[in-house]
Amino acid sequence: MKKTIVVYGSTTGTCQEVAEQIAQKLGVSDVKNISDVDADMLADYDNLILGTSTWGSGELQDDWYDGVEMLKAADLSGKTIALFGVGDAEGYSDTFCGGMASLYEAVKDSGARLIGQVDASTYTYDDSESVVDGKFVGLAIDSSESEGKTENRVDEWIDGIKGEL
Ligand SMILES: Cc1cc2nc3c(=O)[nH]c(=O)nc-3n(C[C@H](O)[C@H](O)[C@H](O)COP(=O)(O)O)c2cc1C
Repeated sequence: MKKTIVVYGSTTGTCQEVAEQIAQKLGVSDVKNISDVDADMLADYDNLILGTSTWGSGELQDDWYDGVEMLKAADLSGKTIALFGVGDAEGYSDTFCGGMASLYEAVKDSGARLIGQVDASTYTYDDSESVVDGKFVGLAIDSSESEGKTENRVDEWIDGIKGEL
């Protein structure tokens, strides 16, 4: 596997836990809060695994606002990017995991290769900006589901992307 970093934004720790789970399962030791990341740091990595929880009404986690501007200005061409998002499909069914859509918008025309889209039909929710052509733009984690379901979703997602990293 090429050089990989997992970057997250998390207010109460859920997205951080998912980030750490992903990193541990991939055997990646570089896991950073977006507040501690700058463009020079990202330039050192071939693979970026970027995750946010969702706040407000389908919006990014707070620490990501500056991070998204940094991503837009960075040279990401040639990199491989996988996204993940955390939300609550029961409590916020109309804007489920919407924060991940803002990450997607920031990187989709960057020249990076985007991997790790997930079939949206396996989730129960009403609407999400993070779905494009029937697929979540990355791994969507529903914090209203049981821990076991989350772990299975993470495992399946990792099985799908690890050969690409
Ligand atoms: C005020 C508030 C607004 C939220 N808005 C959304 C939302 O629009 N969509 C969604 O999927 N989840 C929403 N959530 C759920 C959070 O994304 C969820 O609790 C998540 O686990 C928080 O992760 P974090 O602790 O890593 O920040 C909201 C939660 C709160 C408290």
